[in-house]
Amino acid sequence: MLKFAVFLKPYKKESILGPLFKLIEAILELLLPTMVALMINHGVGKGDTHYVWQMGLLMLLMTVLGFSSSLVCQLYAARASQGFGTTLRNTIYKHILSFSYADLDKFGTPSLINRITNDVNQLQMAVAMLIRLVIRAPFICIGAIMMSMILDARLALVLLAATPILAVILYLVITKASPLYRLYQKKLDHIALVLSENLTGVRVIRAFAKRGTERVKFNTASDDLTQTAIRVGRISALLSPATLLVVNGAIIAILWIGGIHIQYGSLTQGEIIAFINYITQILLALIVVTNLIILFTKASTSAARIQEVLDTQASISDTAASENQPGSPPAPYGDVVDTGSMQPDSVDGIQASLSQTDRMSRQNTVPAIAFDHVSFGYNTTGQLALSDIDVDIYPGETVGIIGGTGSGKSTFVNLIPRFYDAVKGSIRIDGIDVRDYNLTELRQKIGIVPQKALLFTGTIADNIRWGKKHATDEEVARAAAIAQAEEFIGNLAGKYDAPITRGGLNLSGGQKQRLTIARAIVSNPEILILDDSSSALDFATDAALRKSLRDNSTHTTVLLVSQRVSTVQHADKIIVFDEGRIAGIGTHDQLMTRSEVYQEINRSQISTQEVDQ
Ligand SMILES: Nc1ncnc2c1ncn2[C@@H]1O[C@H](COP(=O)(O)OP(=O)(O)OP(=O)(O)O)[C@@H](O)[C@H]1O
Repeated sequence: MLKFAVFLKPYKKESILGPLFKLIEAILELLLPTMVALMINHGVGKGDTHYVWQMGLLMLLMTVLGFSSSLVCQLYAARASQGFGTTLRNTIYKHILSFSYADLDKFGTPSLINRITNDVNQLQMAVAMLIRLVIRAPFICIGAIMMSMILDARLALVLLAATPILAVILYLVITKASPLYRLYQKKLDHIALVLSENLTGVRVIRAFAKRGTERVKFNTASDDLTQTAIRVGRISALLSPATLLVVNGAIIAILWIGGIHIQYGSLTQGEIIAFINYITQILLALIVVTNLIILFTKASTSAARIQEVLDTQASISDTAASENQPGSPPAPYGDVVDTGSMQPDSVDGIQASLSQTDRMSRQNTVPAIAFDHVSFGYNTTGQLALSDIDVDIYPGETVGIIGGTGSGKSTFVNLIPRFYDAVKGSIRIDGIDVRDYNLTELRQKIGIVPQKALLFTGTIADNIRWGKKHATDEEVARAAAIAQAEEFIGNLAGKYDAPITRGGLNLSGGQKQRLTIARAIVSNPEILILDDSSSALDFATDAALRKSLRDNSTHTTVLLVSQRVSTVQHADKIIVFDEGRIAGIGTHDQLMTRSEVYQEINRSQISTQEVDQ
């Protein structure tokens, strides 16, 4: 947990002054019982009203001063803990943005959300408590013991005897509760996963009448979490009563021994009242300390979970500063960064060392994309999703990628912008290994339209400009026209300024797909990848889209991933995938004569169409 102290650095003043103000309050609080004893012994006992008034006023003044100090401390604690939480959250978020798809897969989105919210909150609370109570509570404990020792050392021995008993109780509770807290956080992750699946898939759940099943699933996860919470609660709940029992036992012993002392005249009534006051202070401080220990046990579990995220080095990264500059998160999936203002030669990497002539001549001879005996597997499964892929795609070619579900088409295209890295072989863009590119430069070359159309809150134009920040209105309109989105945008109230709400909830599937295509093509990328992104379009719109892409992007290398033969049949070249391997490469006519897998796909689609008719 100490590692996180660095996030408190900007709040040094608050972190030092806060506890100091609390200390002033604690000192004043510690003096009060002795003053009560003095008031009883010298004022009440001797009938000196003036002394009682004097002491009373002084005590009032001390209380006001203590209260003001406490308020200042609260203010500092709130400032420091909120600032700490914000900086930590921002740091984790920035770090997560650098993760590759494989890193994201490792944690899972719900767990990452929990870590950045719940776990950070837990630490934030610990920081606030640390400033407010961590010095005060032990100080009161130790101070009260010392003050009571000054009053009567023999009676104070009773208190000291109770200390090891309390220490054993604390140790037992912490060792039992810590693993349960970890389990609790894991179950919280699970419930977040179930919840996010249910909420995002609410339409599907209703369509398939699965409300009952999903309710049971959620209730089971929720009950499981409750059971763990109850187990943790039971153990933690033991702590306060056990502390009370030990301290109350000590009070009884002190009253008994104190009574005997009073009888013999070696202790005054004022002193015994002060003694009881000190024990009550110790008791309250101990309850605070036990609660602090529970809070810190939880916080240390959260700290470990956050540290795990921060310790994960992005498995795909480059050394260039441009990728990691604050405020410039890496281009998200489906996004192309503005290339308008960038000179290709001005960026880092091997390509910067190539002359313009070199590049031109390379473009003519070197494949735009080359897969050189590439194999790839997702970490989680251990199986290969792609095996020995060896293919060249030339500049300006339109390449169809077809295959059954799960045959590896999306995996193939995801390797090109380095969303994942190949485990064997290499992928080259314009003759250069993708691993030798600066990531930003690499992704600027590629416009990718993901399978799942995802838009962002803003206007239609804002969403298209995700592809090129400073695109002119004409460029936005041209991209929309190529993507066959012009007509439906024209029918919207507000046209290009029409709002898009929560990921495109107010648009149809086909409309969303066309906007994601416009977003990818607005920057005129060298390589355009459409990953089954016209699946929601009708045949006529799909055909019109392909024609306009062909007419408007003659220099762009286009990869069309689809399960429909009709989408890819006019491509210059079609790559057929089957169970992670290439089962055939060629034109439609060539494959119809020599690829069994392609023939089978074609046959199944013709028969489906016949059935449909
Ligand atoms: N993130 C992932 N983690 C683990 N396995 C994955 C992941 N994504 C895909 N796979 C697996 O890799 C294989 C290839 O999947 P891929 O998505 O590339 O297929 P596809 O041909 O694009 O399928 P579809 O046409 O249905 O989209 C499948 O067996 C799939 O289960």
